[in-house]
Amino acid sequence: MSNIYKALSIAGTDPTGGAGIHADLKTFQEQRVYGMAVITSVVAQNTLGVKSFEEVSIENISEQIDCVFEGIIPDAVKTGMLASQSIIELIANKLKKNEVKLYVMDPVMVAKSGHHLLHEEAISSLKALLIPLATIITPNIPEAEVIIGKNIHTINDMRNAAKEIVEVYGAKAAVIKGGHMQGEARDILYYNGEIKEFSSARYNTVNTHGTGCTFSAVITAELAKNNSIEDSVKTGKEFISQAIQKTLNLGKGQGPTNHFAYNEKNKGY
Ligand SMILES: Nc1ncnc2c1ncn2[C@@H]1O[C@H](COP(=O)(O)OP(=O)(O)OP(=O)(O)O)[C@@H](O)[C@H]1O
Ligand SMILES: Cc1ncc(CO)c(N)n1
Repeated sequence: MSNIYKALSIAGTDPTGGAGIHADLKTFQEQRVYGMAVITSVVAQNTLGVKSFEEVSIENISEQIDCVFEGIIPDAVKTGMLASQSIIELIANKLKKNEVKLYVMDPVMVAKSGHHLLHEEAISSLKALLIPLATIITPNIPEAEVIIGKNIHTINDMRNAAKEIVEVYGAKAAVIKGGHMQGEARDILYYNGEIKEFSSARYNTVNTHGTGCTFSAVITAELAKNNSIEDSVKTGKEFISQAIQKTLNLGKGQGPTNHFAYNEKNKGY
């Protein structure tokens, strides 16, 4: 048996399996990484939208994290939906205390259906406490706009935003996802003083629920396996493009992506 690499996702749930923790665990498994999960918030949602959510208590989240680090040390950690300022403060402390070296931050703020998954007053702690710890942050365009406090209209705006999030806010790398733009789906990575672009065709589908969760979970799995930041983003982009293109057509609204597609194409199963 080859080496076992381990990844931890700290995020909210999606009972229909398209986003959040559920999408992350499926993605880790597809990328042959042992998946672990700490739940911050239990969300009632499906392809039609978010109905409600309940935050898990700080004490319980704290113990969940301690249980993971007491037993099985993850090679990489990602965070998704964190819901509140006190959860963010807790996670920042735990990442530091456990000396997490590879941390992927998906700054989840609003679901595609428009429901807020992060309280407004938590944004300043997300910026001050978590971004400086991130190996890579993966905002979509609205999230990047909130972080830098400026509108993003063009590819050049995306490049400047990625650079600013690294140079001013302190992430090691930033990839701004172009899912919310028109035309080609272009993602912009800024790392080590350089801009790199990752593009695919834009697929005409409503089934894009959880694209951001899945993309950042691939990056986490690839980093856990000791791949470079650039190679991890490249694999993330290939995985998510296949997952969107080969749609499963599930649900009555914005359906989930196809987590099988990347391996079906590349490994024939
Ligand atoms: N219609 C599409 N066709 C091709 N690629 C897409 C499409 N929509 C999104 N992508 C790609 O999917 C990835 C996720 O981007 P997106 O901006 O949709 O994330 P997100 O808004 O955080 O997703 P979510 O909030 O649903 O998890 C990016 O690589 C983006 O370029
Ligand atoms: C739990 C969760 N995290 C993230 C998203 C963003 O798509 C979502 N819909 N649900």
